[in-house]
Amino acid sequence: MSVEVERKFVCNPDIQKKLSGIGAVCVGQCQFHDTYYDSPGFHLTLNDVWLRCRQGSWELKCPATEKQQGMEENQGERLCTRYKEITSLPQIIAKVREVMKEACEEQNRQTFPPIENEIKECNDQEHRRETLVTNYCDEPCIKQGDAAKDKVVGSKDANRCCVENGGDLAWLREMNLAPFAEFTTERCSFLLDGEGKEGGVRVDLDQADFGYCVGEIEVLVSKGHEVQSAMKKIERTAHRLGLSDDQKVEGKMHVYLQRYCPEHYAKLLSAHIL
Ligand SMILES: Cc1ncc(C[n+]2csc(CCOP(=O)(O)OP(=O)(O)OP(=O)(O)O)c2C)c(N)n1
Repeated sequence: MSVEVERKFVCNPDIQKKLSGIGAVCVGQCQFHDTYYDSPGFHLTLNDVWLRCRQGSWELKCPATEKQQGMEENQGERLCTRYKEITSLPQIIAKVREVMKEACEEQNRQTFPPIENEIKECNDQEHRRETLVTNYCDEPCIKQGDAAKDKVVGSKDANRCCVENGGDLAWLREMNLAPFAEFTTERCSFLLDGEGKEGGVRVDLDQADFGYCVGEIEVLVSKGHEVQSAMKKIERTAHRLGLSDDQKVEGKMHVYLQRYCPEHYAKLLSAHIL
């Protein structure tokens, strides 16, 4: 499992010239389609966990361990995000199951009184039965509004990537996971500081099909203690590229949700996920 340390930046028109000026090598262009999944109650994304299918392969991003106590971050470090990337399907399913279970248990604690009281107070037999047996509680415990259904985009394509992959969709159904966002990205990638995948600085220039462009400086590391040096490399690269902006730059998902899924977006904003 690797940790992706990343800083996003606004792509200005002369960024390609600047990249070649600092010796970055273009290593190719590609196009990929991402479909992101969540439950109708947004249990994954409200925990900052991002499940996607990219070109038929499952990927999960979840926050890397938080910064150590007493370690103050400088401005450059605050602009970097750190996410663990999981690409093994059994590990993805295990992690998603864990997050969903915890989130649903928490939600049930908040929505319902303790079970003993519930049994005494609730006269609705069906509701009581469902409350007691439910693990992944979106459907029985929370009434779904039509808005949630509207957000399940591209239902015709809902499980396309899994089908293409010859995969078993039972785990998605079991946890009531469905697509909430999908878009295609054209990506132009550059490498700095060596050819190796790990530890080297990579710059991606992304253009999403809904009309948003963003750049990313990223370093992949395999161990927690390498995160600090990855952030330093990113800061140095940003400086060499003349990126003076000290504001966090919005990613593709941020802009997508803001435009197309305002209810989901508002929930993530108020939970300080975006
Ligand atoms: C600046 C910032 N970025 C991402 C997040 C959280 N988040 C939202 S969507 C999301 C998943 C998409 O991550 P991102 O790196 O933005 O997408 P992409 O560049 O296509 O993936 P890559 O090819 O690099 O693996 C995350 C982690 C955040 N809170 N703030």
